[in-house]
Parts: sequence; structure tokens; C-alpha cells
Amino acid sequence: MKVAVLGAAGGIGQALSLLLKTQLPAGTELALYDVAPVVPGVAVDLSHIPTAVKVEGFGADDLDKALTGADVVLIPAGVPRKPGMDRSDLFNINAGIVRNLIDAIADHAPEACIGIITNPVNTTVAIAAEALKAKGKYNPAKLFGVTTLDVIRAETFVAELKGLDVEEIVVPVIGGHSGTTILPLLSQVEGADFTQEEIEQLTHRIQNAGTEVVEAKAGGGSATLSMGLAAARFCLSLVDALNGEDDVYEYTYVEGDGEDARFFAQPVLIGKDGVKEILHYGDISEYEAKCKADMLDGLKADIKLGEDFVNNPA
Ligand SMILES: NC(=O)C1=CN([C@@H]2O[C@H](COP(=O)(O)OP(=O)(O)OC[C@H]3O[C@@H](n4cnc5c(N)ncnc54)[C@H](O)[C@@H]3O)[C@@H](O)[C@H]2O)C=CC1
Ligand SMILES: O=C([O-])CC(=O)C(=O)O
Repeated sequence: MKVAVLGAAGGIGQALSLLLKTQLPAGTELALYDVAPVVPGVAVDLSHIPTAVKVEGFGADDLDKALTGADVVLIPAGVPRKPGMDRSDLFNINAGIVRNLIDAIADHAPEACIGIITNPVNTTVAIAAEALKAKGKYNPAKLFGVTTLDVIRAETFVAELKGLDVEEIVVPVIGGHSGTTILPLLSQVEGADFTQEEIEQLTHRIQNAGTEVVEAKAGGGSATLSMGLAAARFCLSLVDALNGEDDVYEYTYVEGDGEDARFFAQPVLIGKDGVKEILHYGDISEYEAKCKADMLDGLKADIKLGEDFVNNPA
């Protein structure tokens, strides 16, 4: 098994790579790629941690080597937000970065499962899909937008509010990964009752949790440590599933039947070839149905922006 992290020297990349070095199964290869010259140093640093995961660093000219043979490729490459920006403000820089990395994946690791972390995720996943398609390499079962951070935040905030054990809480989060497109399904949380006021406050907090971090970091970037953990959890699930484990479920932003939007975060059963089955998110409350109806046009516009970036460049 080989896992490649593209953007491995960044805030997320380093936290993620540390967790993967310590948690991937013995024998896994971990390839760290970045355009920043510090990346070989990050790899040497991690290589001194005593686990049976082999780490190697790859600089700007060695993307092909980082990718060759990869089973999983995670992409946290690109710029993060500063206070006052929306995730969509990152499009101008990050769209091109994702496009170029995806082109290289199509050439050097066309069978890999790809996890897109780079924002705006609603759009960068569509860019990845269309770029792969243009190369004749698109397999919807192997392309994932990583929305795990929304799930772990929702679980943390619900456990805090209700004084419950966070290990026991399950909070589904569907939709996309920005603002109101992030839709926690609090009506499906077992073992907790909420007033309508609590539901509205929690929903708002989960939707704006990224901004909470961006403002608290005051110009120093966005979530990196919680995101590193979220991406590691997602990657370890993928690796377990690729290794043949049954019953691996994650909420993730994938191309499904298009009932709500072409790409939509929902519960997914992952198997040894990627997405095995996309499950329906089930019954939702009237409030959640209205939130969903109100955000779908925005989500679809985000997706179209990505499709047009590849297919109808200005
Ligand atoms: N999906 C999610 O839930 C989340 C996504 N993000 C997004 O993740 C991205 C990365 O965030 P951070 O790690 O905080 O940023 P960062 O600035 O700390 O790191 C980004 C890294 O990407 C590298 N990079 C830039 N262009 C590259 C290229 N062409 N190839 C390879 N590497 C390249 C940079 O050298 C840098 O090391 C941002 O777009 C951010 O908005 C952040 C938090 C949560
Ligand atoms: O808010 C941001 O820009 C980073 C992000 O996606 C998150 O923390 O959820």
C-alpha cells in the first residue's frame, strides 16, 4: 500500500503526515510531495519516528515519482483563507493547483483513490472530475471530497452542549463544505434532544466553524490540526477498505445519482475498489429539508464553476 500526500509541507500536510506515519499499517509507503523546499526535511524528520511506515520526500520536480504506484492520493495543496475571505475566494489560485496535480495523477497513478482537501471543496472536486474525464481516467468511485472535519466538529459540539461522551455521538453531515451547504442532520442524533433554538445555533456553529478558526488564527491560516486529524481518519478508513475490511462507512462528498446535486456529501460504504455503495441519508426534519432546499442552488453553482473551469475556460 502506498499513500501520497500532495502539499505535505503545509499546515495540514505536516499534521496529516505525522498521524499517517504513526497510524498507517506496517509496511505502508508514505510519499510526501510539495513545491516548498522544506519537504525533504519534513520527510527526514518523520523518518526518525519508530514505526514500520516508510516515508520519502519529493520536491517540485519529482511529482511523477511521488505518485507512481500510489493507491491513495490526498491533496491538501493550495492556499488557505485569511479573515474576511470566503472559501470561494481561494478559487483563483487553488483551481489551477488542483487541475495540475490531477493531470499528474491521471498520468502516473490513474487507479488511485483521490481525497481532495483543497478549498473550495465544492468546486475543486468538480474540477478534479472533469480534469480526469478529459484524460479518460475518471472513475467516480475513486474521487472523494474530504468533509470529515464537518462531522468531527458536529460531534464535538453536540457532545459539549449535551454533556455526552463524544466517542459515542454520531452526527451525520451532508451537502457540501462551505457555509450553508454544510448541513448537519441533528434530527438523526441518537440519545439527544434539542430545542429548535439549539438546533439553529448548533447548525450555524457547525457551518461557521471554519471561520471561527480563521478568525482566531488572525491571518495565520485556517484549521490545520483538526483537519490533519480529520484527513487522517478519512485516509485510514480508505486504506482499511482497500485492504478488504467490510463495513467501512464515511460521510464524504462524492458523485452519486444527482438527486440533490451532482456532488453531495452523504454516507458512503467504501470497499476494495473505492465507493461500493452510496447510501441515502434517510428521513430529515422539516427544518433540515428547508435548509437543504435553500442551499442547493448555491452548491450547484459552485459545482458548475468547477466544471466550466475545465470545459469552458474563459
Ligand atoms: N476540506 C477541508 O475540510 C479543509 C480544507 N482546507 C484547505 O486545505 C488547503 C491547505 O491548507 P493549509 O495546509 O492550511 O495551507 P498551507 O499554506 O499551510 O499549506 C499548503 C501547502 O501547499 C503547498 N503547495 C502549493 N502549491 C502546490 C503545488 N502546486 N503542489 C504541491 N504543493 C503545493 C504549499 O507549498 C504549502 O506547503 C487550503 O486550500 C485550505 O482552505 C483547510 C481546512 C479544512
Ligand atoms: O474554513 C476554511 O477556510 C478551512 C476549512 O475548510 C474549514 O476549516 O472547514
